[in-house]
Amino acid sequence: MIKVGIVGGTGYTGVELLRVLAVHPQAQLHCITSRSEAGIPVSDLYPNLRGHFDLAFSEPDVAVLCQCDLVFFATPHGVAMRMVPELMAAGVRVVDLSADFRLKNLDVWAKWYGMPHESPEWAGKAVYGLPEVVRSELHGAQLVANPGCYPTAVQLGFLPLLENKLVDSSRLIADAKSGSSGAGRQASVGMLHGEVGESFKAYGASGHRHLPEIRQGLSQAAGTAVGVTFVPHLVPMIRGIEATLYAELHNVGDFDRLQELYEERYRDEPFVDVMPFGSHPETRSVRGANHCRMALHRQENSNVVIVTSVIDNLVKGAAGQAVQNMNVMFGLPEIMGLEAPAMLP
Ligand SMILES: NC(=O)C1=CN([C@@H]2O[C@H](COP(=O)(O)OP(=O)(O)OC[C@H]3O[C@@H](n4cnc5c(N)ncnc54)[C@H](OP(=O)(O)O)[C@@H]3O)[C@@H](O)[C@H]2O)C=CC1
Ligand SMILES: CC(=O)N[C@@H](CCC(=O)OP(=O)(O)O)C(=O)O
Repeated sequence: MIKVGIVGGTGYTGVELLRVLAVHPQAQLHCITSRSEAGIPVSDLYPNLRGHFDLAFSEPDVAVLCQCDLVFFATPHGVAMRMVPELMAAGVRVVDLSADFRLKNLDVWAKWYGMPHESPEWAGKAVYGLPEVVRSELHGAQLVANPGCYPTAVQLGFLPLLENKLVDSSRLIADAKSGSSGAGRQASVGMLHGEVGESFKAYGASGHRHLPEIRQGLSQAAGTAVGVTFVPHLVPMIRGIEATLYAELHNVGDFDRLQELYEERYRDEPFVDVMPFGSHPETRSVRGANHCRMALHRQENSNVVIVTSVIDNLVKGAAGQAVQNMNVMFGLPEIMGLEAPAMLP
């Protein structure tokens, strides 16, 4: 059994971790923190978990976390980087759902996150945990940076094109839409139902903090610095991300082999589904599931490949991917606890 701790258990990704871990046969919850709900039983706050956990939330305490085999951080940016060095020294493994360890260039990190990085040594050692790319490095990893939600949908959709150098990597476009749970559970006027419902808008068009993360991952896949335009949008739904991706093929003749290339790239990936050419994957087809579904498209007389990619931001975009990473880190079957299909409707 893996003794698990969760820091930030009352947030949307924290409670999603609990939902996934509730049916995981090899995970045992040792502690779950919340400063605002300390002392409250988990099942009082989240009745969907009644009968699964008999723990109460507690204040974050490094000594207690050091008793765990693995700690998930489901906290805002800037929290994990302050606690990780002590956990690493105690031999505890960590999967951080925040962005603290995602970027390798710490000047870039400081610019986008508005603070200096406080654990540069571990930032250099962390593995960026997109299992479809770095599976072998995850096996022995002590610290894994779980990818962001938009970067997961965008990178998985573009990877086969870039790895095979089929497109102009200086002119990539990612047009992405997210449900409101992507913003977390803390109260804010902009996320009120009255503000989000019956409306649709772009945000962060002149620069979003996921841009450097997307750029870093795609540049690594392409083997050269890519140029990418990324614009996120907020849609009036709770869960889900849809990313519509555009790239210009060097050779239009390559259209004929793209479907096969994508199917081959993801053939052995349990959580990536390449749908038939021309399909339109819907966010509801991955709701509650650890899947990314994608499809390829071509418009008449065009050299532009269109890839549509959907995930559940809280599952493949956060908690599900974190448990997938845990499974690989501990040598467990990668799909353990993650087999549930999406909820429809
Ligand atoms: N929502 C999403 O779709 C995704 C989120 N992420 C990332 O995952 C992380 C968590 O996101 P989300 O669950 O949405 O966030 P929430 O705001 O919903 O929850 C944050 C949690 O962290 C706790 N917390 C806040 N400040 C601190 C602190 N200083 N020390 C310890 N605990 C703290 C809060 O509890 P309390 O204040 O009671 O201690 C709460 O449980 C974020 O970094 C987010 O960017 C990543 C991918 C997708
Ligand atoms: C809709 C919405 O607000 N989405 C969030 C998604 C970011 C997120 O979840 O943060 P990570 O960097 O940890 O992945 C945003 O745009 O800030």
